[in-house]
Amino acid sequence: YRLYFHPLAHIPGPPLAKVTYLYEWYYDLYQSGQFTFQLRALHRPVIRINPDEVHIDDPDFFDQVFNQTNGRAEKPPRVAEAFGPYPATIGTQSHDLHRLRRSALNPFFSKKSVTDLVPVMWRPIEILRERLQHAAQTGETLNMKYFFAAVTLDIINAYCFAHEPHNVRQPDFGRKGFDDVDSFLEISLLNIHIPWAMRFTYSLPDLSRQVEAIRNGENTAHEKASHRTVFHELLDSKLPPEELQKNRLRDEAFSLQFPSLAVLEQLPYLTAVIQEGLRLSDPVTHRIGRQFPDRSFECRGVFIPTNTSVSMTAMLTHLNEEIFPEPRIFRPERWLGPESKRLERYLVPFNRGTRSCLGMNLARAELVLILAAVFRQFNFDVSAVRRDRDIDVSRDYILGAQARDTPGILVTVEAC
Ligand code: HEM
Repeated sequence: YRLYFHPLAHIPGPPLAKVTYLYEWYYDLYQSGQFTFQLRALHRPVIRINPDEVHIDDPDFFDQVFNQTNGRAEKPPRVAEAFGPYPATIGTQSHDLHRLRRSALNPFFSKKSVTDLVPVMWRPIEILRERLQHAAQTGETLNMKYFFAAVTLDIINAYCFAHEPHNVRQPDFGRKGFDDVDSFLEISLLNIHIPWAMRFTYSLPDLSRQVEAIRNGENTAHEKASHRTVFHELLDSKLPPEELQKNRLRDEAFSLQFPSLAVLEQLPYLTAVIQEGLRLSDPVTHRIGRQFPDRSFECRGVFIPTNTSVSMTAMLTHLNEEIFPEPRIFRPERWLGPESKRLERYLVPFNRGTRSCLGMNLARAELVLILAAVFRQFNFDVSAVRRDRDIDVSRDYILGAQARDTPGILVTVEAC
C-alpha cells in the first residue's frame, strides 16, 4: 500500500524509506544522528523520507513553506510528542492552542522588551569580563563551550525568575548542568522515534520547584528586580487555569532556557560576523516539520497533498554551494557586499513564520553584547581548538553536537 497506493506514493524516495521508518532509524539511532547528513548526500529537492513525510531541500521554498499566509500550521504529532507529555509552546501540536500559548509569551520577547532587558544582560556579562581579566593574568585555560552557555542561562534565569547570576561565577561555569543537557539531547532522537520511551525518562524537578516557589509566594524576588520577570507575570495573567498547571509551566521554563544595543547592532562587521556564525554553527540541525490542513503545495512539479508532514532543514540551505560558495569557510565578508540583502533570505537559523523562534530578538541581542564585550578587549589563543572536532557539527540530536571526543573549546586569553 505505502509503495503504490499511499497519497505520497508518487513522490520519489529510497524504497525502504517509503515503506518503513527503518531507513531513518538506521541513520539516526544506529549511526547516531546521521539522518540529516544522509539527506544532504541524497541531494534531491523533493523526497519522501519516511512513509508519512516529505522533505524539501530547495532554499527558495523556505519562505513558501513557513509563510504566515498558509492558514493553520500544525506541528506533526511525532515531533510535538518529542517535547514531552506536558508540552510547552514549542511542542504544541494544534495551531489554535499554539496561538494562545505563544501570544502569552510574545510580549516578553519583542524587540522593545529585549532592549529594556539590556541592563539585566550586562550583569553576567560584566562578571565574565572580570573572569577573562583574571585568566589573562593567571594563564588559566577557559572552556568557551561552558563560558557562553553559562552567560545565556544566567540571563534567561534572571528574566524568568529574577535569579542572581550564578553559573558565570562557578569555576567551571556550572559544567555539570550543561553536560546533563547534552546527555538529554543524546536521547532526543529516541524520543522522536519512540515517544513512549520519553514518559519513563522525563523529569525536570528543579524547574518544577522554581515555578511552584513563585506560585506559593516563596519567590518574591521580582518585587526587588528592576525588570519584569516572565513567570511572575504569567502566573498573574488571564490565561485559563489549565494553562497555568504546574507541569506545563515547568516545561515552558525549560524551553526558554536554551543559549548601547542599538549602536552595536548598526556595526556592519560585527553584524556580518554574527550572520556568518549563525549560518555555520546551525544550532538547530534537525529538520523542521509542519502540517498544513488548509493547503497543498507544488514544488518542482511534485504535488504535495494537504496535511502532509512537510519538512525543511536550515543546515542544508546554509551549506548550499550555489547560494554560499565554499560554504564551509567562515567568511563574514559575504554579508558586506551588494549581495547581502539577497543572501538574508536564505539565512534561516530561527526559521520563519508563526512558529519561528520566540527568543530570536533575545538571542541576537546576547550575541551582539557578548561578542562586543569579549572580543574587543581580549585576544584568544585558539591553537588547542580543532575545528573538525570541537566546532563543526557532526551529529544531529535536534540541536547540533560536535564529535564525541571533543573536550569543549579550550582557550587561553591575553588582554589586548
Ligand atoms: C542562536 C540561538 C537560537 C536559535 C538558532 C534558535 C532557533 C530556533 C528555531 C529554529 C525554532 C523553531 C522551531 C520550529 O519552527 O518548530 C525555535 C523556536 C523557539 N525558540 Fe529558539 N533559538 C535560539 C535561541 C532562543 C532563545 C535565547 C530562546 C529563549 C527565549 C528561544 C526560545 C524558543 C522558543 C520558546 C521556541 C518555540 C516557539 C514556538 O513554537 O512558537 N530560542 N528556536
